[in-house]
Amino acid sequence: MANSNSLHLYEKVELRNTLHRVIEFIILFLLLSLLVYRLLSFNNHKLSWSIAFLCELWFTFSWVITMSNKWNLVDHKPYPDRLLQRVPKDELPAVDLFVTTADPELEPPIITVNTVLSLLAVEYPTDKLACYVSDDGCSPITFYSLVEASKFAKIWVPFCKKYNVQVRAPFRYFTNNSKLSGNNNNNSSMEFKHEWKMVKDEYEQLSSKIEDVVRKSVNPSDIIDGDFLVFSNVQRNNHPTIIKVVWENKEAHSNRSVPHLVYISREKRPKRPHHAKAGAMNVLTRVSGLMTNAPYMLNVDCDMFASSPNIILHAMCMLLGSKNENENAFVQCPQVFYGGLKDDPFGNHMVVLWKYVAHGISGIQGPFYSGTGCVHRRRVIYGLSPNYVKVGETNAKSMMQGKSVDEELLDMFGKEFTKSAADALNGKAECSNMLTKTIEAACLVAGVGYEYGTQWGKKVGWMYGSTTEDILTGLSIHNKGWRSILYAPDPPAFLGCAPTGGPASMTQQKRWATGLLEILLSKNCPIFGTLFANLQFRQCLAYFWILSWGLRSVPELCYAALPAYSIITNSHFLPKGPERAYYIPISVFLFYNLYTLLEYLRTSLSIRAWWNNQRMGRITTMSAWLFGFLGVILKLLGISETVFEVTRKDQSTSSDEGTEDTEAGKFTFDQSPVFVPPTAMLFMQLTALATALLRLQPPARDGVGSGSLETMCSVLLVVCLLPFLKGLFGSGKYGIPMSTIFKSAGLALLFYTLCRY
Ligand SMILES: O=c1ccn([C@@H]2O[C@H](COP(=O)(O)OP(=O)(O)O[C@H]3O[C@H](CO)[C@@H](O)[C@H](O)[C@H]3O)[C@@H](O)[C@H]2O)c(=O)[nH]1
Ligand SMILES: [Mn+2]
Repeated sequence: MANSNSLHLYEKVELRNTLHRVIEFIILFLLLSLLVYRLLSFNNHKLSWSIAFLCELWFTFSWVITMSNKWNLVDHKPYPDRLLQRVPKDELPAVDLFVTTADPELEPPIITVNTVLSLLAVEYPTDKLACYVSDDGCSPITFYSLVEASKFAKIWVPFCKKYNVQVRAPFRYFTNNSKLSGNNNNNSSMEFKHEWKMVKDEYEQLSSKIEDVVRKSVNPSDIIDGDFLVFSNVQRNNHPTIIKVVWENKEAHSNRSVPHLVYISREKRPKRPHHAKAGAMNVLTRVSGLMTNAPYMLNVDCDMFASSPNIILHAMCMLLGSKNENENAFVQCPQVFYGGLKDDPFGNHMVVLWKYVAHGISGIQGPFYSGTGCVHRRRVIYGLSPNYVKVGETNAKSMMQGKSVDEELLDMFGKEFTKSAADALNGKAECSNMLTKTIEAACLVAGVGYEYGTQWGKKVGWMYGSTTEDILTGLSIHNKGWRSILYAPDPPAFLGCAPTGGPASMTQQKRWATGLLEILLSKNCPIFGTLFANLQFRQCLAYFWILSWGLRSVPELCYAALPAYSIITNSHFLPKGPERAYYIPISVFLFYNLYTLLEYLRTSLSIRAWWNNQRMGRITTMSAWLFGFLGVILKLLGISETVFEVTRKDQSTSSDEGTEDTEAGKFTFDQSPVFVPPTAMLFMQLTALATALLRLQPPARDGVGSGSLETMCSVLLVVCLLPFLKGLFGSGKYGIPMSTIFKSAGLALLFYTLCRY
C-alpha cells in the first residue's frame, strides 16, 4: 500500500480541445488572409480601407492572445481524504474568513447574513476558523443582523453538521424545494423532521427581525442597547473605527461550537482616501492579524455564499499539497451565480469565460485573482516571494535587504503590526484566542491614518490604484513568480448574485473596464512584469487580454461605424462580389460564430444564451467599456477621479428560477450617458439602411459602390441592438429616456453630415 505521505493531495487534469484548436487555426488563417488582401489592394482605397485594416490588425492580435489563453485547458481535482490521513483534524491550519459589505441598501443585510452563516457552517474544525465582516456602510442594521445571525448560528451550524446539509446558506436551503433534504440516511427520521421544522422557524424569525429593522419599523437600539451607542451620530463617511466581537468561540472542542464572528467598520474621514474594497481588505487583514493571525485567508463578497461545505478542506489540499510546498499562492474558485435570469439576457454570467479562458490561463501561470471565492496565503499577501520561502527558516529576515529586520518590518507594516507580521512571515502564527483583549490595538490598525508611511497598498496587502483591486493584487503576486490554482467543482464552491437589468450591468462593466485599463496604463503594466520580474510571457498576454477590455471599444466602434459610413457615402470597406476575397469575411463570420456557439453548447447552455452573450458583447463594448476608457483618459488628464460604484444585489431569494416572468429579461435603461453610444449607433445604421433603401446614395466615386456585405453588417448591427430599438418605444424603465434619444440623434446626424461633406 502506498504511503499516505507520498500520494498527491490534488491532481492536475488536462482537458481535450482538439476541435477547438483546429477551428482557432482556421480563423487565424482567415484573419491573416484578410490582412494580406488589404495590404495588396491598398492603393485603390482610402480612409475606410486604412481604418478597417487597423481594426482587423487589432482583431487578429486579440485572436492570437485568445488562442494562447485557451491553448491548454487545465483542471484540478483535490483528494481531501488523503489530506485527512496525512494531517490530523486538529492540526489543520487555521483560516480567517473575510466578508466585505459596503451599503445596506444595495446589499441587503439578509444576503450578507446568509453568506456569513454559510461560512460559519463549513466542514472544518470550528476552532480553526474566524469570520471577519467589514462594513463600509457603518450600518447599525448590518451589525444588528450579525448579532441576531450569531444566535441563529448556534442551532444552524450543529444542524448542518449533524445532517450533512449540502447548501449551508439557510435562504437557499429552505427555499430550494429541497424540503427535508440532507445527505444522511437518518433524514427521514422523526427527529430530523422535527429539527428541520424548528430550524426553519428560527430562520424565519431571524429574517423577519432583520426585515423589520430594514423597513425601519423597529429601531435596532431599542432591542439591544449599549452596543448600539457607538452607532448614534455616525455618518457613513465620518466616524471612528467600530470593532465588535459578535461571538467569541470559547468552547473550541465541543461539537456544538461556532467560529468567532467579528464586526469591523473601519474609520472613515471626509477627504481621506479609503481605497474602497482594497482598503477594506487591508483592514480585515490587519485586524485579523492581531486577533487570530491565521496563515490562510478566504475572502468573499457579501453576496457569495459557500455552497460546498468542504471548500476549505479542498482548497487546503491544493495549498498544502503542491510538490514544491509553496509554489501556489492562492486558490481561486469561479464566480458562479444563483437564481440568474434564464438564458443570461445581460450576458454577465460569464460561464463560458470561466470554463474556457480561466481553465486555459490555469494552464499557464494560474487564474487571475478575481476578488471573491479565493483562499490566499497570508505570507504571500505580506509580499513574500516564492524563492524566499524556506520551510522552518525565518522568512521575515530573508525578505529584508540591509536594514535590521525590526526597522524594515516597521517601515512596511507600521508600528502596531510588526510582531504580528513577523509571526505570520515566519510561519509561527498562533491564535491568541482572546479576541476582546486585542480590540484596542485592532482599532488602531483600522484607523484612517494607520497606513501613512507604510507599504500597505503598495508592496503589502491588497494593492491600491485601481477599481479592480483584485486583478491588480493577483498580478503583483504573479509578478513575483507565484503560481495560482483554479478550482472549479460542480456543484460550484460559491454562488453569488449577478446584476440584473441594464443600468446595474453597465455600472459593473464600466467599473471593470476602468479599473483594468488603469492597471494597463500604470507602472504595474504586465509588460514590465515580464521584462523585469517573474511574470511568464503567456501570462502577460493573458493579463493584456483582460486589461485591454476598455481599449477594445475603440476598434469595435470604428469597425461598427464603417458599414454605415460606406453605405452613406456609397463606397465599400469589404471585398465585393466578383473578387474571391469576398468569401474571407464571410468565412470569418461563420467560423467565429460556429466556434463560440460550440463553446456554449459544450457548456450545456442554450443557443439563446449564446446569442444573448454575443449581442451583449457588442453592446457592452460600445457603452460601458467605452465609458471605462473615457474615465481613464479623464483620470490621466487629471480631470476626474475613478470611483468604485457598488453593484446592486437583488434580494430575489426565490427559488423559482425557471418560472416565466416575461418582463424579467427585458433590457432596462436609466438616464446614464452610457446608453447614448449604442443608441447613436443604432440611429447611424438605420439612417444608412434608409439611405440605401430610398436610393439616396451619391454616385459611387470609383464606380464600385457599397455592396451586399456592408448592408449585411449594418443589418446585423441593428439586430444586435434590438434591445435599444425596442427601448425607443418602451416606457418607464423599459424605455430609453428622451434626453438620451435626442443626444444620440444629434450624434447620428453629426455622423451623417460628416460622411456627406
Ligand atoms: O468601498 C467599498 C466598495 C465595495 N466593497 C465590497 O466589495 C465587494 C464587491 O463589490 P460589488 O459591488 O459586488 O462589485 P462586483 O462588480 O460584483 O465585484 C467584482 O469586481 C470587483 C472589482 O471591481 C471585485 O472586487 C469583486 O470581488 C468582484 O466580485 C462587495 O462585497 C462590496 O461590499 C467594499 O467593501 N468597500
Ligand atoms: Mn458582486
